[in-house]
Amino acid sequence: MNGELFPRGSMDLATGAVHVPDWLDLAAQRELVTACRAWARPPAGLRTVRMPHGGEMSVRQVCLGWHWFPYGYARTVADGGGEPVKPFPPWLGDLARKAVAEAYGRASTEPYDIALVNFYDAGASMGLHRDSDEWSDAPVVSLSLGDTCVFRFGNTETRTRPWTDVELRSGDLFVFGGPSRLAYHGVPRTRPGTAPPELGLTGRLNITLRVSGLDG
Ligand SMILES: O=C(O)CCC(=O)C(=O)O
Ligand SMILES: [Fe+2]
Repeated sequence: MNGELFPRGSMDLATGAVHVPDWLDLAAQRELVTACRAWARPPAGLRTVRMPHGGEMSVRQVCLGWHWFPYGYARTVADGGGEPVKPFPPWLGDLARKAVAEAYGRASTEPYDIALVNFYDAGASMGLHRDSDEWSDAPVVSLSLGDTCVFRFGNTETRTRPWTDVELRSGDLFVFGGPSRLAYHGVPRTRPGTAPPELGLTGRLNITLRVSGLDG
């Protein structure tokens, strides 16, 4: 229990929004970090996302399966060098279905085909947004590695309160689907230096697994 005053149990933040602390053990976290390092390499590797009205996201990103850019998906790095996006490995789909099954207590057969890997250095954050570029209402599966962050989970109507802030730590799972699928959410800050030392990661990685609802 890591000397916690209050144990971190699985918790529903809203209908369909479930936080499962410590879902990945250290070995699984290490495997994912190793995979992320390989995915981050060019071609179609880690990049800075430029927003349509100028400005850049502070989080750097690499995509698997489908390339996300503001605001849509393509099979190539359409807003960059045009290289083909890296493939989405089938084992990540299995991991996503296992996550949904455990978070919701039901079987999952959803065809996961997108991974967005976000890298947060010490100063990085992500503003409140909705994951609304997919054509499927399958739940989004989010895995956290490295530094702890403050994850803000809001409502489906507005970018403003009510919201709930929750700490996502290395190994935590967060799933949002059903009535929460289009809720606003973001990462106001990370807590630099809180990553488990055994992971060998400086900063925070977040992997979101999604179903595109797009053909082939
Ligand atoms: O880093 C996180 O925990 C959230 C990432 C996110 O919301 C996204 O990639 O759309
Ligand atoms: Fe998101």
